[in-house]
Formats: sequence, structure tokens, C-alpha cells
Amino acid sequence: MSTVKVALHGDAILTSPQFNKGTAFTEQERRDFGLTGRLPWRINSLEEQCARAYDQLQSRETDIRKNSFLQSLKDQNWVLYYALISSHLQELTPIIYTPTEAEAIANYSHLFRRSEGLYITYPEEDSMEESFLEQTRGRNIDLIVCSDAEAILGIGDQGVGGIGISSAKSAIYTLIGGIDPSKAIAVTIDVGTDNKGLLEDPLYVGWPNRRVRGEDYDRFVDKFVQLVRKYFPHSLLHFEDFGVTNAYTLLERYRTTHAVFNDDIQGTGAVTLSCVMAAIGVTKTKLIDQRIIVYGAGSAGLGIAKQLRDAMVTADGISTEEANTKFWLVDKHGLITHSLPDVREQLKEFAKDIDGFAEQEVGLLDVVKQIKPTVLIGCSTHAGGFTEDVIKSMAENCDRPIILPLSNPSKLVEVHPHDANEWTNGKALLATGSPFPPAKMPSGKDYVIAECNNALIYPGLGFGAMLSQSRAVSDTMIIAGAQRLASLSPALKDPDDALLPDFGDAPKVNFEVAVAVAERAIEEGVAGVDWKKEEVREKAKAKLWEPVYPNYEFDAAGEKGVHAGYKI
Ligand SMILES: NC(=O)C1=CN([C@@H]2O[C@H](COP(=O)(O)OP(=O)(O)OC[C@H]3O[C@@H](n4cnc5c(N)ncnc54)[C@H](O)[C@@H]3O)[C@@H](O)[C@H]2O)C=CC1
Ligand SMILES: CC(=O)C(=O)O
Ligand SMILES: [Mg+2]
Repeated sequence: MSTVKVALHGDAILTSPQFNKGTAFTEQERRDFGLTGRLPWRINSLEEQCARAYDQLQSRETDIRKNSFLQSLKDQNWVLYYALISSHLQELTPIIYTPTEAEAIANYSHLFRRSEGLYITYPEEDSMEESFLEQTRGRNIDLIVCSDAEAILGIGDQGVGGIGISSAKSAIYTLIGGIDPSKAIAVTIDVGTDNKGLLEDPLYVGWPNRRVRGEDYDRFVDKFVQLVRKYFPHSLLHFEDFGVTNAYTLLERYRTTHAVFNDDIQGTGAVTLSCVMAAIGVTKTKLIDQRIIVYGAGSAGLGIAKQLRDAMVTADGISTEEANTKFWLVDKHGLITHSLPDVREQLKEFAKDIDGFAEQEVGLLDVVKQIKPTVLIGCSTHAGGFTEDVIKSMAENCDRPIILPLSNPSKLVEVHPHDANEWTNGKALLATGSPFPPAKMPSGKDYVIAECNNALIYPGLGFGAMLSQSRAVSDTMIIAGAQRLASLSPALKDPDDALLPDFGDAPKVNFEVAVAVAERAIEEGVAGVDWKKEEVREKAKAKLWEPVYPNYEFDAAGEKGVHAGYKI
């Protein structure tokens, strides 16, 4: 067991979630840190603490209460929080992440108890550097997860509540990617909100103003990005749940100068590519043979289309233009065509001619009937958008339709996977964005619905980039990670099994993804380390953080009252 020197004493160590052990402080530590008399007599192991916390959790009747309980556990004791969730990963991930975290974020100001992470707020622009330094003092930050909360999951603009998604995504990095939580920071960029309900809510705790946009927004965000680059040049900057325009603009603006990563675009593109690769392994077809409809052409939809398109170009050697012809993007005004007004610039390469369609606005069902898709992907936030007609029509022309309703949280799913299974007589190859229980095949066998959520891959992609200290996260690094994930699909062994590994295996799977990404970074020459490819696996193992208590030694000479703690 490692030993860590800590300069906190008495209440200061008990109230530090990073160092607190609660009843697990040893006799010696209790004496050295001034804790005798502040704790009950019995010394518990971490396992005993987990068992007690799990019992307490079970007494909370609703998922949102469980979410609040776990949040307050995290505020008290990181090791216990991560150990508890790690030992019930599949059961508790939906409580701290989608779908329950969506409810927690929507009610952030009403559930608010304690702040966490860094709040970068527009009227405090002049003191941004000071706040940044205060929050990161004494810490060697590898990972910054930030959101401006304009498009949280599928529930839209949530203002300052966006800290909840940064914090949840950061926790997933630790649980699944093995990232040391003391080296990660969650950030909300509070530039106001256009959510009327929040603006009118007297309890709203964010900056109660309409969203700042245009040059002022760009300057404000740029100031933040430059602080990240100045103080933590080797860190990974993860963007989450920005509105579609800013999501693409920021990624393009910074991706050549820092390791930035947009999860909704790149993470979702990568996990969906893995899922489709696994599915075509079942149908014994090639990527180039697919006709793909993407329903919802926002951050995720376009990210998916581009990722699949680029993989087609790489794997099947066709031109980008030819690959673009295999995709039909459908948004709220129907098929993206050259004749639709106000089509976003980035979508134009996928736009189709209206020929062959009677109407100006071509709905999903018409597109399905006309083009006979093999793959149907939903990231529209339109609950029930894949109607029975749509699904049945697709199944008429396709032996094993690949149907991926990816919108989160669960209530926004485009089609309930059990319905899609029933309407296709068990032929559909299915995956969803949030977890669902298994469906029944006509044979009576359970069909496990894979969770095609970027959380199944982004911790590994990010860990691979951090591990190799990459100067950029290249498209080919992402494809390497996606290929590794696809190669671990249970469906490759049994075509009736899940398309992707389950969340219980996510830590092992993400380790493999991280190794693939770091190896690729070294091959491409973007890594900041001078290792050989063969060394990556061992280096990655050594870097994994695990939720176990180290021994503490009191550091009387250390700086008191800050995040002081280092291994000796
Ligand atoms: N499973 C996963 O890993 C991920 C799932 N998502 C989910 O995908 C959904 C979209 O997320 P983003 O792309 O970030 O949001 P976004 O706001 O950028 O995109 C949503 C798009 O759907 C379109 N849309 C809205 N109503 C529609 C309708 N009735 N028919 C067709 N299109 C419609 C919008 O116009 C917009 O273009 C959300 O529910 C989100 O939770 C997003 C990222 C990852
Ligand atoms: C999973 C995710 O990133 C989203 O739904 O936005
Ligand atoms: Mg997201």
C-alpha cells in the first residue's frame, strides 16, 4: 500500500473528500491527525464502509434520491464513493449518469446543497485567472471537463446546472478510465441561459441572464481555453453538451493547438462506429454496403455521420464524395436536401436532391420507403420518432435491420427497444443510448440491448490521449479506439448476443481502447512521450487510479489548508 504525506489536520482532513477516510482512519492516523475524539471508536475497512453505504443507498426509494445520496457521499469521501460505485457499476452508473443525472441537472437549483468544480461566470471575466488558479492550486491537472450547458443530454439549455454533466462525465473517467480524480476538474461555463423556466425561477443559482453569444462568447471561452493551455499544456480538454454551432466551432478552432475532444461529436461517433462494425459482423456485410439514415442532424448526428463516412473511406477505399451518398440525414424539417432553406453549412456535404420525393419536406417514413435503409440511427431527442410504420417498413426490405435509437435520457428514446424487437420479430440488431432491460427473442431467449453510449469509449479515448501526452486527438487515434472496442463485441461470438460489451466490463474494455489510442499516437508522432509502442500497456497499468485508501503520514511542515498530499 502506498504512503501519502498530508498536511491537513483535524476537521480539515475530515472535510476534505480527497483525503477523508471516515471510520477507516487507523489508530495511528487518528493520533497523528488530531482525530481521536472526532470519530467513533470502531475502525472499519473500506469493504465494511461500502456495505453500510450500500444499505443506506437502498433505503432511498427513488433514483433521484439515490443520486442525491451518492452526490453527498462524493462530497464527503472520494475513495468510498468510487469504491461503492465500482463494486456495483452496472447498477449505479444509471444513477449518477444518464438517465437520472438529467433529472438532477434539470432540478439543480432546487437540489443544490454544495458547490463542486469550477464555476466560470460571465460577469466575473476579470477574475477568471484568479479563480482558475485558486481551484487548481497544488494540483497537477490532466483532465478538464467543461460544459456551457446549452444542450444537456436531450433536455436542452440547463444554465449553471451544466456543472452536473461535467462532474458526472468526470466521475465516469475515474470509474471506467482509471483517471485519478485529484487530477481532473469539472467546469461549468456560465454565460447565462435561454431557458425561460430557469430565468423566472427565484431559486435559480446561476447568472440569471440571456445567453451571451457571438464575439463576447468567443472571447470569454477563449480566455478560459488559453488558461488551460498556459497552466496545463499536456491536459485533455473535454467539451460536453455545447449547442451544435459552438460545439463544432470550438472543436475546429482548438483541435490543432491543444488536445481537445468533443464527446458528443467524437465520442458518440466512435461508439456508434464500433456498434455498427459489430452489427455488420453479424450481417456479414461491409460498411460500404450500408444505406444509413441519421435522424437528428445535430452535434451527435453529424458526428456519427462523419465518423462512419470516414471509416468507409479508410476501410473500403472509396472517395469521400461517394461515401457521402450512403447517408441520408433527416432533421425536424425532414430530409436534408439542397432545396431546404437554412441548411447548416456543415450538413451540406450530405444534402440530397429532392428528385424522387413528391414533397418539399420529406418525412422519415418516406425516406425509409424510398431508400430502404440497412441502418437507422436516432439522435433527435424526438421520443417515439421511429414509429411502428417506420420500423416495419425498414424490416420489409432488410433481413437484420440495424436500429440504434440513441437519444437520452431514456424517456426520449426514438423507439422503445422492446417495441422495435417485437415489430421486427426479433430480427432487429439494437442498441440504445441509455440502459434498457433485455428484450425477448421469438425463441424465448433474452436479447441484451447494448448501451451505445459515448461513456463506453470516451474514458479510454481520453486516457489514451492523456497517457501518451498527445498534442492532439487525431481522427485516426479515435478510429483505432473504435476498432478495438468493436473487436470486443459479444455479437462477434454469438450473433444473438449484445452488439457491445456491457457496462460492467467497461473498465477492462476502456483499458484496451486506451492502449490502442496511445499506441496509435506514438505511431503517428503526436505523442509527447518517447516510449516504444510495446511499453504502452505496462505504462497504462501503472497509471490506473484505484479507489483504495493509502496510508497517511502527517506532514507538519507542509502547507496547511490546501490540497496538500503527495506520495512518498
Ligand atoms: N448515446 C450517446 O452516446 C449520445 C446520445 N446523445 C443524444 O442525442 C440527442 C441529440 O443530442 P445532440 O446532438 O447533442 O443535440 P443537438 O441539439 O445538437 O441535436 C439534436 C438535433 O435533432 C433535431 N431534431 C429535433 N427534433 C427533431 C425531430 N422531431 N425530428 C428530427 N430531428 C429533430 C434538432 O433540430 C437537432 O438538429 C440527445 O438526446 C442526446 O442525449 C448525444 C450524444 C451522445
Ligand atoms: C451521452 C451524451 O453525451 C449525451 O447524451 O449528450
Ligand atoms: Mg453529451
